Amino acid sequence: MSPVSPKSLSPADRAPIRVAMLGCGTVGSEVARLLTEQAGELAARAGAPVELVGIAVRRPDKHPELPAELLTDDAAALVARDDVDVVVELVGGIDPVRSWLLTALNAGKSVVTANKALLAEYSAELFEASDASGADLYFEAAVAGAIPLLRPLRESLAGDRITRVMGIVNGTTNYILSAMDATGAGYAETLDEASRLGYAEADPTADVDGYDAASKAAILASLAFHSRVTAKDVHREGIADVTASDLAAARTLGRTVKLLAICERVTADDGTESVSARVHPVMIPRSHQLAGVGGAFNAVYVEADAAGELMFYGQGAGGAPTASAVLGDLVAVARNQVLGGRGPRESAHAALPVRPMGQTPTRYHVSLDVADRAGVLAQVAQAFAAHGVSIAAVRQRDANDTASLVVVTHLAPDAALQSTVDEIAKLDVVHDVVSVMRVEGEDA
Ligand SMILES: NC(=O)C1=CN([C@@H]2O[C@H](COP(=O)(O)OP(=O)(O)OC[C@H]3O[C@@H](n4cnc5c(N)ncnc54)[C@H](O)[C@@H]3O)[C@@H](O)[C@H]2O)C=CC1
Ligand SMILES: N[C@@H](CC=O)C(=O)O
Ligand code: NA
Repeated sequence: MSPVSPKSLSPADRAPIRVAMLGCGTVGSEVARLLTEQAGELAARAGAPVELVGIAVRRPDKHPELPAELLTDDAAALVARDDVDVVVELVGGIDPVRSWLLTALNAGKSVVTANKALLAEYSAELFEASDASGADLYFEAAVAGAIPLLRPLRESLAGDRITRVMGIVNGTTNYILSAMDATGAGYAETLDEASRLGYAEADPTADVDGYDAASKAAILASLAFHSRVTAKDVHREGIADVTASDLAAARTLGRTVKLLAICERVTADDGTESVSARVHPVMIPRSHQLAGVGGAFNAVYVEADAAGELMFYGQGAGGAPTASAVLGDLVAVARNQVLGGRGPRESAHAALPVRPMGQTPTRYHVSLDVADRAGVLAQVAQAFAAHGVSIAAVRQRDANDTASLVVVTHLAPDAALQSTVDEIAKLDVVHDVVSVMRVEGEDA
């Protein structure tokens, strides 16, 4: 009998791509469901059957819905098995996941992961292992859930020069801020709802304190600017201090509050380049496209020299949307294995330094309750001038013997703006600093 050329085999007859899945919670359970329900189509698209050969969970006894023979609580042993080609990691956190994924990559097993916390700290190490063995490392689900964003940055825009990536990358905080803005709903009850819907991290402080968004900003900045940016390089502020007063102040100005990740490639006057990455609440005009992004949706702008402005929008959290991105990566890995290709590697050749937040130009909105008497405005204006901060707009409203004063600045180094606010807070004529927030976008 003449040997059968592998190219002449139909996908269903090819040796399966054998997948070990680590974690079967909100995202993993949807991946398992789709792998089963769409097995035929996935095989046709991947070029070979994609077969789940093991699932590691913390408590196998809690998963009567899954085939018992697939379940284990020993993820390390599952990763090491000879009959595993690909590891899909949906556990989250850094340890012990880091060692499992290094073991897999070192053994030439490709990895698909949604773990932004790990990637934001250790992607260099993971990429080194993947390069050494020739295994793939894909992680589309790690940033902005279902939205194809990392593949465009790694591949479609690889020939362009990206200058800015800005957007809403955390569904939980966007869900909370949208509810606070729309209905005045309380912070705690909204967070509970976001957790119930599967948007929040296992420890939701990762969401509300901005750690999750900062991890995503680090990944975005690394890919967009071909440099290594880790979570520690990202200036991070969460939404825990965003109050009803902030939202009310924003509403008065025709604005709303969003938690934004902003990554920029900056060229100084002397031509030297650096990058900045930050996550913090921002007041944006209600006419801004990001203002209309509600619930757990995410939206990200990318600006590139040749492409101009691009916008990516869709579901940034939740089991099924995130599973969509995981499966897309899994098909890519399977195709590479069937056809003998490789996914993109780390691209960090630009090696740009990270500019500290204090030097980053931002604009502030400052809302104050001040004494309603002559000379107060002059004193406040003097504090701004003393720090070299130029004022763009001032509004004053009187009520009995206090006045409410709103100042919006032009761009100034963030450190100068912070010092100005500190000084203003100490002025006798200032009764209360009601709200301080950075602003983006021009009013309509
Ligand atoms: N839930 C979402 O909307 C999104 C989640 N992600 C990421 O996906 C990953 C998974 O998230 P979720 O599914 O929401 O988490 P989850 O908490 O619902 O599920 C975690 C799973 O890991 C298993 N697990 C935990 N420790 C384990 C251990 N030592 N050994 C074996 N299994 C263990 C648990 O049994 C559970 O099945 C995380 O990295 C998360 O950041 C990414 C995008 C969106
Ligand atoms: N907890 C995250 C999940 C997706 O990455 C979020 O709320 O966005
Ligand atoms: Na994505």
